[in-house]
Amino acid sequence: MARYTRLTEPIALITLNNPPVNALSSAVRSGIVDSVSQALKDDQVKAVVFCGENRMFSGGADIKEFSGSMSGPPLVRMIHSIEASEKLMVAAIEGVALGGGLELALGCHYRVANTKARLGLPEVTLGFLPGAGGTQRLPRLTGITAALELITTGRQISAQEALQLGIVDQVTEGNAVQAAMELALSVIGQPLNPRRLSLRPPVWSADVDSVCEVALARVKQHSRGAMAPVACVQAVRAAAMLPYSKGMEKERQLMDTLFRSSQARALQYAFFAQRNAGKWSLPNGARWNNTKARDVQRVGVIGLGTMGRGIAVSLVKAGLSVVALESDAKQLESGKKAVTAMLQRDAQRRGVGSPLHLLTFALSFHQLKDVDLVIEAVFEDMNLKKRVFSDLCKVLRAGTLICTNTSGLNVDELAKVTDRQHLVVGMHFFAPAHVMKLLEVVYGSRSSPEAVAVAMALGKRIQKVCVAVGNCPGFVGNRMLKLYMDQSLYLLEEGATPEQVDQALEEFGFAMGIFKVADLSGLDVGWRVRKASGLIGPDIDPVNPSRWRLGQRYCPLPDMLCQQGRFGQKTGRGWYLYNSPGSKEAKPDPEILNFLEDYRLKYGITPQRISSQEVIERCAFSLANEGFRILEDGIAAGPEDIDVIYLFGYGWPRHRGGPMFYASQVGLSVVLEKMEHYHRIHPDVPSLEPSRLLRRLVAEGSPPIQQWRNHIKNLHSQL
Ligand SMILES: CC/C=C/CC(=O)SCCNC(=O)CCNC(=O)[C@H](O)C(C)(C)COP(=O)(O)OP(=O)(O)OC[C@H]1O[C@@H](n2cnc3c(N)ncnc32)[C@H](O)[C@@H]1OP(=O)(O)O
Repeated sequence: MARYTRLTEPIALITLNNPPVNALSSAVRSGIVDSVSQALKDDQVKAVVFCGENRMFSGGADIKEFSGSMSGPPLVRMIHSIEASEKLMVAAIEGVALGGGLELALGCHYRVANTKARLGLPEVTLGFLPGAGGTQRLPRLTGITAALELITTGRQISAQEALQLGIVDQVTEGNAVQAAMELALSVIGQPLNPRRLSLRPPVWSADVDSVCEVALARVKQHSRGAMAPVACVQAVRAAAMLPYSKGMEKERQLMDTLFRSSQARALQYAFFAQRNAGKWSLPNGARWNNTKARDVQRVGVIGLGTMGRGIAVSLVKAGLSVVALESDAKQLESGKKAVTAMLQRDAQRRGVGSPLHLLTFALSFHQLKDVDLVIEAVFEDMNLKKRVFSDLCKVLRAGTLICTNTSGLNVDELAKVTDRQHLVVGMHFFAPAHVMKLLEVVYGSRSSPEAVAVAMALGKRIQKVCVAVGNCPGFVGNRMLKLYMDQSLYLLEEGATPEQVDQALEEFGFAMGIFKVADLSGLDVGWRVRKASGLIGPDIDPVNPSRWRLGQRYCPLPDMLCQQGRFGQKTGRGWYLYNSPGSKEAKPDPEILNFLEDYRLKYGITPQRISSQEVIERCAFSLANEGFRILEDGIAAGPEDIDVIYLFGYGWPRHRGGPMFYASQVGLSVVLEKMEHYHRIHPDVPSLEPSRLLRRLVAEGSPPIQQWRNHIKNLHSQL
């Protein structure tokens, strides 16, 4: 797990060997300790170079070990003894040096990095801090401001930036091990004390307090309710005020609190859930590792509205050749301008050449005849999409995949109008498509495993977090969102205000409450969908609209707002008031409060006092309850997929893991009890009825979330 090699020069090489990322597992740490002791015993060895197998230094501590009882040599002590060693220690960094990997390198006396290496302390993203001396050594190298930024964000930096910040001593375009050996030979015999970061005094400066205050305000605003970033600031502050040993005590105290916290568990769960999402499986047994994805080079994008533009930009940025199609010259011209500007801005920002040569604009379907895959991104209208699909089949080659960017339309119904149902897949992008990370890849009942594999691989190539989901109205994300939105609206009817609901959600950790999000997206979007689905029609009284539709409770408030022209930010008025159309700052609107009061009077609703707890329970537990139904229906393969969708597509706070993880943390029996309670009070809301799977899991003793897939499998096999 760590290989010791005695080189011909007076140098020993210690190679961390734990693929794929050379994580510092207990076995690797034992191997390092043994190898260092071997080097120290060998009088001929004057210097030790650390490197990683397969040109990958280390991805840090082994995150899998955190859920069990940690064994093996502690990282802190191991790094301390490396730094304290009387022999020269040099880190040769290739690939990545992250977390404990970088902390190990900071314990070495010198650091050399390859130009392509990336370095960082991402512990904060796992719910804790760089607890192997990272919060005390890094500031002593870079100063407080840079250390605060790196440690509180977990940002990975290039070797060049690390050189500028003083984190590495040398950057090489060649082999870092070779360069580290050369550096070692040139400095052997020089005093080591000045190279031992723990011996440096605190990095105090007169503005420490104000720098830390600014950092604290920033992290509180960015990661609402997350404990780790706040603790990171406190630990770095200690490096400015206290000698190293006292700073380390502070680091350990903070780490002890964070390490076993529910937030750390949630964030570590999210880390693995994100990686597992790529390991898709279909109900027919096809999986990521038994299905081959064929290569895609040339992609057609149909429709250059907001979604089509973002999709085209994502594809081109990933180096794919794109033919972008519009139906008339004017729309083509405005789409072309927008896409070109977005790509040019991005290239300028990243300091790379413009990729515009990869882009062709077209008005005729015939120009799509050579593409390997088409993504249709026209308006969300089934008939329009059907027309596009049948026109496409007249020009495309036989094997070309057709993907539809839809947020909830029936993929099977669309596939039926084609001559290739097995090659039709849904691709639900989130707006803005070039920014948002999530992609729901929707398989229909006829989609072939190969088509799913191609769509998943393409999504990964354009750097999306892809989740394969089954075909049902709204798929996973929007199917759940509907119930979350319904609950928020019912809360308004019952006595809450939009700002009260939003405040409770934001205190829970959402970046934005649901009513602010609705104003941002535009209230008219849902209004159009409700009209198309027959929920609003000529038989509905616009002045006294019924609160009962399709056999259940219905809240007409959003429709009534739309009738007043309140579409959200774009019109300057929605659930909130804005200074002007398009402005972003939401202010409570007294008109809305009066409107809600009149509404309650008109319908004889006695307003209740709604607590933040009720807001969270009704919104979050409704999401989870529908998530259980989705698992029952086989629309998502496991709870992790649902959580990834909510983390990356719907702003669910990462330190709460996702709605399914949250339910597991609160306790399934508590969720069940609460759902039963709310369903009893609101029998006209069938979705509040606890799902079968939730009941079953509680009856089976509320197993941990990692075991739910087995229980779901048993449930399916009994159906
Ligand atoms: C005492 C406590 C001290 C803690 C200090 C720490 O060091 S905490 C850990 C800090 N390190 C990190 O947070 C790094 C996490 N890893 C990554 O950011 C990325 O994996 C990577 C190293 C940049 C590599 O990215 P890439 O996209 O190439 O691959 P994957 O992300 O898909 O990972 C490949 C597989 O490796 C597993 N893995 C990655 N890092 C770790 C790790 N630190 N511990 C355990 N396992 C790790 C990952 O889960 C993938 O596994 P698969 O089974 O192939 O899905």
